Amino acid sequence: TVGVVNIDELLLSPEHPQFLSSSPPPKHNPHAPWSHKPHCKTSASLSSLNQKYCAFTSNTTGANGLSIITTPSLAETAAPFFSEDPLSHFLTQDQAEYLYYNAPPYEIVDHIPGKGKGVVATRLIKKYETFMVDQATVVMDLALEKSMGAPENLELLRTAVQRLRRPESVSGLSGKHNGAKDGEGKEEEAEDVTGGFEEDIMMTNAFGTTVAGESFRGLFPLVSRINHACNPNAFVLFSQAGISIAIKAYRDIQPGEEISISYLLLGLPSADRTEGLKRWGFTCTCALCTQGAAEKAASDARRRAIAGAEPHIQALWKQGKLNGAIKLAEEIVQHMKDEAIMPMLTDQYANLARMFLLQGDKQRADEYGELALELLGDLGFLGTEWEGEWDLERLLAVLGERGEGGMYAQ
Ligand SMILES: C[S@@+](CC[C@H](N)C(=O)[O-])C[C@H]1O[C@@H](n2cnc3c(N)ncnc32)[C@H](O)[C@@H]1O
Repeated sequence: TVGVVNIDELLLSPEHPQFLSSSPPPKHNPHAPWSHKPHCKTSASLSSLNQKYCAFTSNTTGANGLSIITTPSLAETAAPFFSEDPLSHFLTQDQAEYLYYNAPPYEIVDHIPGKGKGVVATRLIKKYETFMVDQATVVMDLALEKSMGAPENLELLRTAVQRLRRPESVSGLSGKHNGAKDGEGKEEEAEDVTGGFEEDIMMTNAFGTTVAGESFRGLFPLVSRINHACNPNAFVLFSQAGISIAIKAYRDIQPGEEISISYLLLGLPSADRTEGLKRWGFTCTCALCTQGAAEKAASDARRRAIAGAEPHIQALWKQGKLNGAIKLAEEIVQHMKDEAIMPMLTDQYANLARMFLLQGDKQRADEYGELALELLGDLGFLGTEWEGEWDLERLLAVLGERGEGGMYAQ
């Protein structure tokens, strides 16, 4: 039976090895909170002359250890996040117990035709369920790339990987992006660290994320096995707590169905998606990309209308033509629903709530305000505990704080 447990105990659940934690850090460690002496390089670039960047590793974070490559001051700011518990950030106690007392609702499969490894559901995953939580192994400051030469970058990245408790959690990942030195079979050569394979792994798998207010690339070993679809059935949420990612379902996912996320911004027309995916060097075969020419043209037209609508709505609004602005916003809502791009709806619902408030139509404003907050809650942007009536300030604050989930670092 499932009793009440401390969420920390769930982190030790043998069913979920990604959270198998964690020997206590050795006492009297002169490098605390890091497990190794930071490995540093100094920038010779004019814009950041003499700035030090180091690989800082905490071997006791998560199942694999976690390295951050950044400046000493940013590492100090980020260090407290390493020991925060990611599960309680994404899940209520009940949800965490449900997920972690049962086998994971997915498995990693070795051969998905044309895609390499992938992740497949092993039971029904319900719409908006948070079904996977993963912690970063390596996060790299984006400023580093501009400040350091390629050899220094690679040296820091390599040290960050080698010092992990489980370096194989990174070296076993796919390095198969467009332009990788040798796509196929590179995984088997991971022991040979002379060819910049870690960089290929970063290019193939890293997510753009924010740590202590700055932009980073992060590697998340479990999430890295999820393949792309332009109409994905799941999406990504980030948290600084434990530098972690949660995967949530956009819709019900059936047992046996492959789990997918979008590597690109949602809502792009097909030509832009093809362009964006060149980075990985595969052709997308998802239902959206393989539909007939007429459906594809209609979908692209809706997506272009969505992408271009905001300035028109704002212009009508500013000219006091609220009826016209509302009509256009409601058309766009319908296009977003037809294209199943749910996260974009939150902004449009908020727009409509504000415009109806301005018009003095409190009832319609309430309808849209509630829709916006309900969807933000379902998508995981309100945390696990938020309840209450909608109000405009709160809604706008949440929209402002919300990060850009689901995108890989460009
Ligand atoms: C983040 S990894 C995903 C997991 C990867 N399949 C593996 O074997 O570890 C990204 C790589 O997976 C492959 N991939 C992802 N989505 C794909 C898709 N829809 N079709 C074909 N290949 C895909 C590409 O090689 C891409 O560079």
